[in-house]
Amino acid sequence: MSQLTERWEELADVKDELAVRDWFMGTSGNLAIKVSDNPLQFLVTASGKDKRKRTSEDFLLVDENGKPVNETHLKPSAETLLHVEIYNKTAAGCSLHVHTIDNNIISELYGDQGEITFTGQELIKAFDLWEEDAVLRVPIISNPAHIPTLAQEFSEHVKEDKGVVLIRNHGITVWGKNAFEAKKLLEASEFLFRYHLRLLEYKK
Ligand SMILES: CSC[C@@H](O)[C@@H](O)C(=O)COP(=O)(O)O
Ligand SMILES: [Zn+2]
Repeated sequence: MSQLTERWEELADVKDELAVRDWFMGTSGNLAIKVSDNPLQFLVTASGKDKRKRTSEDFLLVDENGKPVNETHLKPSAETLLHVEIYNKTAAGCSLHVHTIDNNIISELYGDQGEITFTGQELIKAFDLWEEDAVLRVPIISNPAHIPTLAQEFSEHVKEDKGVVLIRNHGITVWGKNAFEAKKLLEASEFLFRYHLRLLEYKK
């Protein structure tokens, strides 16, 4: 199997799994996976699709600027520039963006603080934080409609080969060395958000 086909299938499988979780409400969300480093090329979801469906037009190959590599009628995700930042600045191999009710509520509750932190939670180990007093810091950025501005703000938090950023009242973006790691970080983040919101309910 070619590298392109292999990565395509891998991303399609992740997409299916996230769809089962109902994390693509209203066509939201976009996913990307790196295919080559030199030149930098990655697959990204085509814009505006129902990401619950598995079709031969789900992804297209784009370059280091997020532009289609081949002639196509498909449009790369409107948020391709965020994935561009990740692959240009890190060695990450996969990046995932979803909108959930939980990540939106967390981003609104803690947006003014610019971050939410988690400590004393087993699942922060998904981020390789193993110490007892380790703290997972999730930055929360604003959601400008102008995507290059959003990508610029996002880029300030793209420093390591894996990471997580919340976009206020919009969604989450995670990245990791491959699809397995990116999905692990996404699931861990959503677990922490859900736990936190449930705990706040009980504390009322
Ligand atoms: C109606 S979905 C919201 C979109 O504006 C966007 O935030 C999103 O995640 C999906 O956009 P897309 O262009 O399909 O990748
Ligand atoms: Zn989005």
